[in-house]
Amino acid sequence: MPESRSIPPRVWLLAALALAVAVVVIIGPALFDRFTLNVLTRSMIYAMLAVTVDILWGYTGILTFGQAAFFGTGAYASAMVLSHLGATPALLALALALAIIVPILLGAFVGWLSFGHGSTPLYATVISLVVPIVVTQLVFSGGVWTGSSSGLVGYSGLPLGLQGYFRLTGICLIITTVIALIFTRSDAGKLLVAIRDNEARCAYLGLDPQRLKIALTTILAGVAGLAGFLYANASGVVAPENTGFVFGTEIVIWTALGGRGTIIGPVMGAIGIDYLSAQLSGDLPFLWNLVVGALFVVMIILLPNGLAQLARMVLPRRHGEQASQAGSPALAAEAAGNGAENGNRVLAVSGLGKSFGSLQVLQGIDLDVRPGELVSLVGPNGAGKTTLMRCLSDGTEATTGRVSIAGQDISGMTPDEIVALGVGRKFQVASVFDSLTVADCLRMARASRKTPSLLRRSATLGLPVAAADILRSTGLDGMLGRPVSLLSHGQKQSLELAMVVALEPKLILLDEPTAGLTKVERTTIGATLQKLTGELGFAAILVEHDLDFVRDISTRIVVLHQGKLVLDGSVDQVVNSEVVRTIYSGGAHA
Ligand SMILES: Nc1ncnc2c1ncn2[C@@H]1O[C@H](COP(=O)(O)OP(=O)(O)OP(=O)(O)O)[C@@H](O)[C@H]1O
Repeated sequence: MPESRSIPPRVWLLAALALAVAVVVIIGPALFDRFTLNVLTRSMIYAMLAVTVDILWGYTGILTFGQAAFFGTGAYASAMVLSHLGATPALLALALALAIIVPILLGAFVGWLSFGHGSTPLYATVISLVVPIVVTQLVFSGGVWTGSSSGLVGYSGLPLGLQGYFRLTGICLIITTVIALIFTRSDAGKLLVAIRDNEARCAYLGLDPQRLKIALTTILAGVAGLAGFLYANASGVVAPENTGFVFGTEIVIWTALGGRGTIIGPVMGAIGIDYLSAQLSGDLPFLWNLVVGALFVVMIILLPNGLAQLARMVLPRRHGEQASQAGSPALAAEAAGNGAENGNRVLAVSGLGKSFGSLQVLQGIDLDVRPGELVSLVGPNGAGKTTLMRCLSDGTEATTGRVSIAGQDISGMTPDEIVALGVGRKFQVASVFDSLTVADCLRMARASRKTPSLLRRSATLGLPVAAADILRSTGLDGMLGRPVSLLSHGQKQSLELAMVVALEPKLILLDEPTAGLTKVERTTIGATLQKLTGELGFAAILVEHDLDFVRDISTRIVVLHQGKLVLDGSVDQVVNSEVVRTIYSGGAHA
């Protein structure tokens, strides 16, 4: 049931700030001279761009210099319509539509180029540097259409006048900022932070980070295009510099100095620095660059997290337990399927092989797992256990052979597609989201089943009973609002297990889930695994070095040695086997 919550002081302060800005936007034209109005109009347009960079870089971890290209494309699309066709109401509407649509199309292409082929973050950043260069070159070679190096000037735009542009820009900035604040604080907004923290974990929760990043790049290109439309109209001139990577770098600097990952910080950074630069360039024409440069250095030394750090010192903040309690959602049980249908094989592996170049790491692996079985995979270091787990959870890993999950061949499938078939994987080192709370991590695990809200934070956390049980037995149910960075190693391991179970998998892959845990924590995890398999019908494969632990909880044990499956039998058969004794005493076995 949703609980009633009082509105935190920070929200009141932000609302008061938004109101104050709205008042300034309305009465500003009566207060400021022409120069100030002109500069502030431009600064507010730049602030809209800084918001887009903050969402991409500050929240999602995509360092981009490419927003200038989308801004310039929007500005040029508008200016070309207004210059060459005219400024009737219909053509103004066309200019606005093209200013948004052309950058969106370009953004979708750039997003696909940057993220569509399993690219690295560095690759995406390099593309974001190249795109503004390409767009600038296109502008230079556009002849009379783009005005080449002179740009376009002297066209008519929206009939608003200086004051009207100031107000329109102010309203657009407030709307952009409020939407960005609502989105980044919503359940869906936490997905961005999850991608920034741990993209691999997102994929293994059944999410598609590549597609999300392409969508984000596309939408934010449209916002940058809208800012370009405002700029082309308000300034009455567009030039190649508006599309270049130098401008793209400036937006990144404003975002960094304002405080990335805060939205308000980059808005303040862009307005403050652009306005200050305009003032200084008038009063100190030869010195202003030096003064601004020195200011940057001082700020970076004193306030490495930007201007927003100052605000954090002033605004009341909740700490530790207080934050834990205030941000805690109520736990709600959701009906979920348990494991798989009895009797059917959840996993069927035949002739599986994996090699890295000439190194054959796995060969001829045959293995079946049925619902309710807890199969332990043991073997000395380097035997190939983790490699086998990778081949079961990523269809692009195996070199030869066939792996089927619930009857479906997984070859060529990506981890998120395999999660949808019913596989949950727990990694050797706890793979969670350090910047999120416990509840947010668990919400990410449910995000592939239940689309998170774009507008609000849920007051409840719906989880399958099995996942909620893990939280209760490990005490995590009392820490739902706690940041994951404050959890102990054992608590992170338990949280990751709860996240995997929240996926409602048929098969759970666990790579040394008890590594580094205390005896009590190991006992708790062992009991949890036995309950999940024995009572609830999940199938599980457990990689484990502790043979006593394995003996206590397994239904079957499989032994890997030098990439081959040398034994597959009951606990007694394996524990009393001569082969196992030989392997663990260091004896060779081919
Ligand atoms: N990306 C890789 N490139 C080359 N060789 C690799 C790669 N990954 C693993 N190997 C090699 O494959 C072999 C099996 O490694 P794997 O990590 O699967 O063993 P393991 O049984 O899980 O060992 P441990 O118990 O120490 O975790 C090792 O010889 C390892 O060096």
